[in-house]
Amino acid sequence: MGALHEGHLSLVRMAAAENTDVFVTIYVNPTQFGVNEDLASYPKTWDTDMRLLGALDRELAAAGAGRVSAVFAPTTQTMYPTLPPDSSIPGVGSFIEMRPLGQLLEGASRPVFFRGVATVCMKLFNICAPELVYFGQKDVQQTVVINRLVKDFHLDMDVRIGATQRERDGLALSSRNVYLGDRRRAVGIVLNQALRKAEAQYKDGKRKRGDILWPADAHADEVMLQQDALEPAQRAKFEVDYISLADPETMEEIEVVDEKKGAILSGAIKMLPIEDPRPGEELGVGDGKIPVRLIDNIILEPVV
Ligand SMILES: Nc1ncnc2c1ncn2[C@@H]1O[C@H](COP(=O)(O)OP(=O)(O)OP(=O)(O)O)[C@@H](O)[C@H]1O
Ligand SMILES: CC(C)(CO)[C@@H](O)C(=O)[O-]
Ligand code: BAL
Repeated sequence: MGALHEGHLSLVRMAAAENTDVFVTIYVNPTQFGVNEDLASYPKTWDTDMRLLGALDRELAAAGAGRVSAVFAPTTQTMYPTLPPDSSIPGVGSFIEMRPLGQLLEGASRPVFFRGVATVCMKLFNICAPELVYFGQKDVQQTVVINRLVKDFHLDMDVRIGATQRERDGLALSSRNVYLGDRRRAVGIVLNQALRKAEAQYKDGKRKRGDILWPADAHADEVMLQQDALEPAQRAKFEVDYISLADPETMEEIEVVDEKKGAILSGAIKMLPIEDPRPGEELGVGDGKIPVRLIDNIILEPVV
């Protein structure tokens, strides 16, 4: 969806290491945004994106690896040739839906999200005819949806997943991070910290849901209480949408981790608007007024 950062570029590098020709698609897909979501304000940085891809392509040429052969940046008329894109429910148009997978977790908070993602990816796949497709681990449920799309619709392509690229403190890179500003940026790390506490429990041999998740929930609660206790000019309030321990193929919640399958630990928080900006404070794109949804996940690997 553009607004490129090192997470996106890492996928291009991975694709170039494994192929001769890499197609990059850049399209902010309206049907995956709900009617009250941030489609209108979604960052668009076309000129910078092209500079970054050009620089990366020169680096790839020097390395003797595959190259960025094309950037596909279609119009909405191209992508939705019959009816204009519709984000309402049930909505009109041609859609791909996955039930219940697309309604869980991210889909519970963003009811049209995976319908829009599956639909636009099917279109992009049909147009570009890739042999391999590359997606980022950061959007873990999206990777499960794409694997399901390829399997259930018998698409002739392999799905490759690139590791989540992070800031030094662990915050997952995301195009939406530009909205955070300093204050929310500092508190937003709470999600990754919480997931890492749960991961430590798994690594310590815990397999039951409660035993794995409690330190994550406790950490999020503690940080939330700390923030609530601060003055409005100091604090960054947030809400926890979910902290989940799920089956890696269905994304359904599990009570016990099957060591042969492993599990997906994932979470989403909403950073609320800054209540009382301080003079000169760095508030991010949108002046701290735009709520920011942050997601993250850690794979609990099978024990062999
Ligand atoms: N930090 C990251 N590490 C690896 N891959 C990433 C990262 N962030 C995004 N991606 C992947 O890049 C691809 C394009 O994602 P997209 O353009 O939606 O960017 P985004 O940064 O996830 O944006 P947003 O957070 O606003 O949804 C997706 O496959 C996504 O999973
Ligand atoms: C898969 C995708 C390109 C569909 O618009 C988008 O959800 C993204 O970039 O993660
Ligand atoms: N990376 C997922 C795209 C979205 O949040 O809309």
